[in-house]
Amino acid sequence: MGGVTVRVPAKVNLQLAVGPLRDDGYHDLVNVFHAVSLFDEVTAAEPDRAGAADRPVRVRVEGEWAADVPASDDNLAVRAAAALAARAGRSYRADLLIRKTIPVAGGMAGGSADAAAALVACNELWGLGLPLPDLMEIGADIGSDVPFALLGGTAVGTGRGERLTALETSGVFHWVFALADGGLSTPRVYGECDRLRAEAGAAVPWPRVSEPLLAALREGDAPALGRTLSNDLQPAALALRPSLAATLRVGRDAGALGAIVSGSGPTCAFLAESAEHAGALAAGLKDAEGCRGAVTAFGPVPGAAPAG
Ligand SMILES: C[C@@](CO)(OP(=O)(O)O)[C@H](O)COP(=O)(O)OP(=O)(O)OC[C@H]1O[C@@H](n2ccc(N)nc2=O)[C@H](O)[C@@H]1O
Ligand SMILES: Nc1ncnc2c1ncn2[C@@H]1O[C@H](COP(=O)(O)OP(=O)(O)O)[C@@H](O)[C@H]1O
Repeated sequence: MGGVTVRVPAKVNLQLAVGPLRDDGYHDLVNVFHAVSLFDEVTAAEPDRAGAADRPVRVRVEGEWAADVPASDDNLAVRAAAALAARAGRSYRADLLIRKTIPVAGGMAGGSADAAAALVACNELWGLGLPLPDLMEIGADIGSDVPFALLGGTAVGTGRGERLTALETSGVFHWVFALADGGLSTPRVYGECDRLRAEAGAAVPWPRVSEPLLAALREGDAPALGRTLSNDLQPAALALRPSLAATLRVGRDAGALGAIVSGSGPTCAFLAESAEHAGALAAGLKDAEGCRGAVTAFGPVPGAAPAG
């Protein structure tokens, strides 16, 4: 398949502070995203088929997670390509091939990543030349995490998470991701967070970025970063998937600098001291209960960009 191939990273949330439920059904967040070296690839090519006026954008999905991903107009990459064509105001066609490595419904924004990659690939394929801010604006309507998948690096998102400010970081951080069997529905985890908070009767604080986290990032201080990781959705993810508590404990006991559920989960993220330490942690986590496997990665890495 010729065409344009774009590589796009997964993300882990270093801080996910969830504010009150808004009238539009979203929550105001302080969401510190960190792009890591776990990538999907999306290739956009001119269709080699006649007709197809009814299906201007078609998608094929490959990889171990393919069975859990819609190969229809519901696919976030297809929705992104269609939104870009609408913005360009011309009819366009494309065949998309998605090669997935990012766990599906894993709390690593794999769907959002593919949407971001489809925007970059089709922008190139169709010769539209839209600048990144325009793609980020279109992406924000596809999903709250799509703008970050375009931007990459480390950034704090406010609003739904779509309003991004890049953060100064130094050095490289080494991670292990423990992959769980099956995914967790993001809206269901947010709903469980609201239910637990209502049950506790606790006031919902307005989300504020963690200053110690910003300092750890600026200084490239991994032990400090490990101590400042936080995720307001973690209690909800643990309530919906109790086995994650054991996974977090195994990683902590094995010496991880930090252990947290990534976003809405169920992937668990562990911060390591080095690439070697990450390899040792992954070996220990592979056999943890409910763990489908463990992969190592590092960050920050750039956002969606042409591969090769
Ligand atoms: C939780 C996070 C953390 O980065 O991602 P994942 O861990 O799922 O990857 C994000 O907030 C998910 O972003 P994304 O998956 O793009 O969510 P969207 O498609 O915009 O919204 C899906 C649903 O999640 C809930 N949602 C999402 C964002 C937000 N600020 N408040 C919400 O309540 C809403 O129920 C919404 O209908
Ligand atoms: N290209 C895609 N890749 C992954 N999931 C997709 C894609 N398109 C649509 N989806 C749907 O989005 C949901 C998972 O989104 P994803 O971003 O992988 O999860 P999370 O937000 O937890 O990281 C699933 O219901 C999946 O069927």
